[in-house]
Amino acid sequence: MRKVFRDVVTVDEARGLLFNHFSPRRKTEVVPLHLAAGRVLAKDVYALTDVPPFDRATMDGYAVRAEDTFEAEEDSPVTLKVVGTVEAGKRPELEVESGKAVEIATGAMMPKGANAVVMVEFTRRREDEIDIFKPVSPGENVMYAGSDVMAGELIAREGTELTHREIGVMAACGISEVEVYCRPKVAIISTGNELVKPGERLGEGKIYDVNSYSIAAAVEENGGEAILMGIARDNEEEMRSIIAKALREADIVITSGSTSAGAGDVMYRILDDFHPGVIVHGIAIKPGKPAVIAVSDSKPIFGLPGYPTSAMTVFEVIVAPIIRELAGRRESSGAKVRARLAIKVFSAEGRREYLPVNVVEGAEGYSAYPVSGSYSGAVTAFAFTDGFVEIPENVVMLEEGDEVEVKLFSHLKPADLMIIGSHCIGVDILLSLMRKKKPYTSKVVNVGSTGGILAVKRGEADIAGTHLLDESGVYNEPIVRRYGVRDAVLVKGYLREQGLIVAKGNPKSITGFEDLLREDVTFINRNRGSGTRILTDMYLREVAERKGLSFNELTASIKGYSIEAKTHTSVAVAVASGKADVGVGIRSVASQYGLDFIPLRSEEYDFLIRKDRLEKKAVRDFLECLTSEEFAKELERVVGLRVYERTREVIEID
Ligand SMILES: Nc1nc2c(c(=O)[nH]1)N[C@H]1C(S)=C(S)[C@@H](COP(=O)(O)OP(=O)(O)OC[C@H]3O[C@@H](n4cnc5c(N)ncnc54)[C@H](O)[C@@H]3O)O[C@H]1N2
Ligand code: MOO
Repeated sequence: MRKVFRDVVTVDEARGLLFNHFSPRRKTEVVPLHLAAGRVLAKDVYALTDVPPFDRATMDGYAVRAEDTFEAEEDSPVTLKVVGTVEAGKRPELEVESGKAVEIATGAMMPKGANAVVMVEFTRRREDEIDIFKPVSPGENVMYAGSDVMAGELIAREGTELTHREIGVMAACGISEVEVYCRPKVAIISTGNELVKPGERLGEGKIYDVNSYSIAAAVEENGGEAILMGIARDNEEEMRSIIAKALREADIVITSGSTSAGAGDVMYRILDDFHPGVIVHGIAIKPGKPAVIAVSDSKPIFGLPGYPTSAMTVFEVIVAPIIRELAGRRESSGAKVRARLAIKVFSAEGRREYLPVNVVEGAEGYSAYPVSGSYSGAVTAFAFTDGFVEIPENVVMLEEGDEVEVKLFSHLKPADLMIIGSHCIGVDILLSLMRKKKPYTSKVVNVGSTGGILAVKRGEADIAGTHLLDESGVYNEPIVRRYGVRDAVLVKGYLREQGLIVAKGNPKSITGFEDLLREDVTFINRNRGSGTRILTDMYLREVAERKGLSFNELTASIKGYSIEAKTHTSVAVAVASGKADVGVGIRSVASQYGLDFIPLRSEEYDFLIRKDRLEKKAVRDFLECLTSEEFAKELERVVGLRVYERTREVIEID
């Protein structure tokens, strides 16, 4: 039997096992100051000189003895004799005695005897004399030597991540180079015959290499230096030699793909050829379980799973802390917030789960919206979320409303407009039109129509996009009322024309839902919970009634009823490729794929808005755009949807 996973270990055990064979040791190097931003200081830095190095004038004017000006008044000036000039960058040879003044420039060294500067605005020059109309006190408009930084003072501590702030101070002290921790060199290898470099042509069955780029970016963000080794084909020899090369060039090697149980997944076998070889194969983490950790002569090799989100999760949890340690960055970057879970979640028993979530602010604090469905193969799970919730190994379920801690990817950015609900490209078009007026920030969280209605009810969303058909045949309004939403309005949006999508020329002569029962007809269904599925089942219920069948009896005799496509496009693709004869979808995708379309009815996509948010400028502009001509045009052109006479009609929901 093929060896599947050796012993799956916990995250903490995996770390322990790795550190038995590898101890991160920081190295240091000296870099010129202008290249030091983002680097971490390896030594405390002290000032060697005073800043400023001498007492200097902070204004253009006249250096004087303050006592000489005490009598000055607007209508009775004091007159002093000007005995010379001091320029910036020169040592003054003059001395200011009582009754005398010296002309001085901002930044110039104070001449002996003077203890204040009268601003030029409060003087009047008359040949070699000046009248002074305002007294100055001792020290006025003078910055004393060492008052900014005193020689011997600590400027920045070891471990400081250098920014323009520290670098400016060091320059002021004349420091031209600093000792910083070396950035660990991290070699990155993607594996798989299906991978193609972005920018190249994508052949049949190929996908673009994601992991090389996301991992390289994450390496740099954590203070490492990424070295892209490219893509290794599924060929043991090629993989082994590219890993060996990487080990010569880098301190850490990261591969992705070829870790799990598939016949071509050979990473652990290859890594076991190094010495001491594989230390961990299988970590109790979700996503990321098939990860491999190996060591070659005390250099770690991380074999991350191929799925982009799985790879990034293992990177975050296991690899990033090591890179940070080596780069001298000890604190993790992410802030945390406490939030309530917006919906119930199930988690894998025995695995620590890192669940990506969106964080939304409501009247009662933050709510966390988990990404829906399976996400480890998705590339958007991290990109379009705010952070993640760590669910311990022994927890299998979290209830809606449970308090959780969200580790943020970066700082939470409050958005001008929060839209939660069923996602529609029409909303994206509206938002880009709005942004032409003002650079509004917005956040769109896709949780389906029902989730959106609840988010408005809880005060988390300004606007929810919804397209739910009630049994009465009316869209949205009855359902919103049934959920007990109050103090809101339902603004009618636009129409999506739904119909049967069939092959060009309708070769099977399909005319309606009854045809789905035919022996020679294969259907392609939509996923449960989608508006299109609800519509489909409504029509099928009518057919069942007419035929005197139960709903289940009817659907059991439809070929393909149990095959669920997730999007309109995949329905069209199934019909275009001949996998199915008919599906339900919108007109625009039918025409996009050159297919025939038999109209059924129009779906109404509406916006549920809390009344108290109608005051918000962003909400007003959003509604404004809804009736603009530009929107109508774009909507039709891009997605084949259309506005109609009810667009922006307001229904009170009290
Ligand atoms: N029979 C089983 N199958 C799988 C299991 C299992 O336990 N038994 N585990 C699943 C889990 S969980 C994960 S995670 C993945 C791990 O897969 P591998 O590490 O073996 O990776 P591949 O099979 O090479 O690729 C998986 C997936 O990711 C795509 N991929 C790979 N590299 C990249 C890249 N650089 N950029 C973008 N996408 C990439 C690849 O095309 C596959 O679609 O295995 C499950 N299967
Ligand atoms: O471990 Mo896989 O990474 O669950 O998706």
